[in-house]
Amino acid sequence: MIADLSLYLVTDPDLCGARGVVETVRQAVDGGVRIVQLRDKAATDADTTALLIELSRVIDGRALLVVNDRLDAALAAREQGARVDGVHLGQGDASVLRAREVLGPDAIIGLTANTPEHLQGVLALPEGTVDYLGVGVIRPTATKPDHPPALGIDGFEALAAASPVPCAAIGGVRIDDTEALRAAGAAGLAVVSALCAADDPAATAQEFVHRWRGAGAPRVLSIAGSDPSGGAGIQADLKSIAANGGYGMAVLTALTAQNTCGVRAVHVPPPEFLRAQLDAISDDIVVDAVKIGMLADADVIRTVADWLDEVRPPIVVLDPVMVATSGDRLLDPDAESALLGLLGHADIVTPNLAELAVLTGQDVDDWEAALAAADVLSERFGVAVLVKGGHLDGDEVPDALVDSAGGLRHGYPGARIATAHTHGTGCSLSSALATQLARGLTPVEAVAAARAWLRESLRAGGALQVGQGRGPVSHLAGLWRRGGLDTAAAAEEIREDWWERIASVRADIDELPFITALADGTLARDLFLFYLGQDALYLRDYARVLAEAARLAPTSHEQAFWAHSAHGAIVGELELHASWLAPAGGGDARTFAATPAPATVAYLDHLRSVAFGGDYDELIAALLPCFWLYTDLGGRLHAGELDAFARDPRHPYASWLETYADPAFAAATEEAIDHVMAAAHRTDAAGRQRMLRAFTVSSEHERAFFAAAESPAPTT
Ligand SMILES: Nc1ncnc2c1ncn2[C@@H]1O[C@H](COP(=O)(O)OP(=O)(O)OP(=O)(O)O)[C@@H](O)[C@H]1O
Ligand SMILES: Cc1ncc(CO)c(N)n1
Ligand SMILES: [Mg+2]
Repeated sequence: MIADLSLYLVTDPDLCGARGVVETVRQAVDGGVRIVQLRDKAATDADTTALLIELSRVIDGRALLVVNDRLDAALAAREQGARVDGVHLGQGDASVLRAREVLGPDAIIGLTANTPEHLQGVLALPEGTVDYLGVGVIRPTATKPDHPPALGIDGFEALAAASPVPCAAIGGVRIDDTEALRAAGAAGLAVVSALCAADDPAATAQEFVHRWRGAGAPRVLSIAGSDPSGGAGIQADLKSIAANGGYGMAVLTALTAQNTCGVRAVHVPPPEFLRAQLDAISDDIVVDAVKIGMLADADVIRTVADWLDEVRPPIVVLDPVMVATSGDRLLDPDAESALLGLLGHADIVTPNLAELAVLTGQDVDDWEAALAAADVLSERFGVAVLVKGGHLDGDEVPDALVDSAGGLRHGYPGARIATAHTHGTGCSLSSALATQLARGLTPVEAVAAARAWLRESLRAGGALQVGQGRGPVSHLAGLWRRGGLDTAAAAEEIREDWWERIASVRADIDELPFITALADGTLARDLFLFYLGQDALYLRDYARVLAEAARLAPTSHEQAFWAHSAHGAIVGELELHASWLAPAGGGDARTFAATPAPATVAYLDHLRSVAFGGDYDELIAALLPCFWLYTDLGGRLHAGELDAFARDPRHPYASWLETYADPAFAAATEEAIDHVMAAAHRTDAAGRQRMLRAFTVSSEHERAFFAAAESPAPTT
């Protein structure tokens, strides 16, 4: 099994303080920690064994448990019935080969690695010896006083890229590093003080998990049957997961011969084959959420339950499918009691009215009765219940979420959408819900997001014209409507064409002595200050032209974007300029003291003349090079592509380099490109030609602006 390293707690008895290690671990696991490493250099082996036994009890299979260094304690605790999943070893500790030999092939064995030589060592071992690496330290930290020099995020990225096994980032990791570390290839964050010393370890763990989930697409597994007509089952699940922002995977429990009119036959592959599919996933892929649909019979249920027991994915949504929309059975009647056994493995179960009646043995004739039955179900099995009102008579189709703890209810009223095409709504809703939960939404928010998406898809279902019976919903309607597909492909082509058309301008900029000297740090300070003085003048009026784009924008979204960019130019970028030009104060008077050079005047005249023409499309095309060329140049400078020294924090112009390599600036540039390309796609050939001209002329002004800084005209 592959270890889920997403949030990794390393214990420290001193930092846990009076609360103690056991209580800290309990709370941290409540909050979403997925793997715990017991680390106590001072404890005896006997103490360590006893503590492992206690930790195994409080963790109760909800997270993996490994011990730092103490192989013998791990073995002793295992002998006494504790679930100890493995060990984490340092470079100087016991041999990983011996650990693998005595703990067996299923144990989780981790190793600390912080140099390319350590990676070489891992590569030299037989495959399967080491499961993961702890790579650090990321930042200087007090919890490991003898730590090697900090790698930083870039250093981590280089090691992780060369590692044959997943790498957790460890050492001084801060919550604000989450996105950058995930982007750098981290399989997870290992934290010591941030959790051990937290006032509320559960809340802190939740925050980390939330940030981690928000930083990447979740890997969502559907365990369900196949519907060849594509509206229900795994086919619906994969579309729903994708539409809601997840990476979808599917393990088949059963194949149906089915269309929009009904189910003709069901084939259930042997349970061993189901298990083989499940293991193929969990041996290789960290599963962020599971959605369970059609289970066919009791053998299938048992197989899934056993696998869930071993793997314990962090989010499990169970759609207790019994009967299809068409009225055909999808679960053996004698397997209904086995399904009850699976409820304890789920976080949320999503019954319709009939399923709720079967699961509780109560009559569920109206919405009041449904809510009462949901309370009973939730209390009896400790599971949250999303009751679905799709089968109610009348114009209202409410859903309601009943919390597992405390029975809090959240109602979602909704008017019935006039459509016959509801085949697979239950499958689609539960997969969307699993995906939204795995993206980090709370249950109440995730249900709201899944419902909003489903309602849009239900409205568009009829237009698909799939089948003669109850047709499917249109899972991707939202993406199609938002201009996806055709627009995206065409916009991509225009984008590549325009970028190519300024290739020679870009190549010239790279060669300018001003740029090469900026990259290698030899640029004379007075040239840099001349450039900044001109750039300050430029930015002040550039911001005014951005504001004009906001005034002309056709949608409030674009209006807000250009207005925000204007604010960023006048506040964010100018702050940097002022810090160089007026370090001792003096404000505007010093920041804008320069006499405008000809290149500055010329560029601004161009922007103002396009703005004066009042054509929004042309104006945003003229504004684009300032975003795009700076993001491109800033990114390449920061990556050391022009000169390795540009990555060094001691570079004399490091603060300038940082500003233009900022991921937020890159994101703004992507959005600006999107708006310009969408406009270029919308307009006719003549309009596109005018846009292209405005764009290339601005690019040439960018080149001239940099060139002017090589040999500035004397200023007064
Ligand atoms: N006509 C409709 N208009 C609006 N929402 C609907 C409509 N039909 C179903 N829904 C919604 O679709 C979801 C699925 O509800 P339903 O009660 O139909 O589940 P189900 O019977 O399990 O579906 P399935 O038949 O696919 O198994 C719920 O959120 C429900 O409110
Ligand atoms: C395979 C499959 N799963 C679930 C449903 C429920 O709609 C269906 N019709 N088919
Ligand atoms: Mg259903």
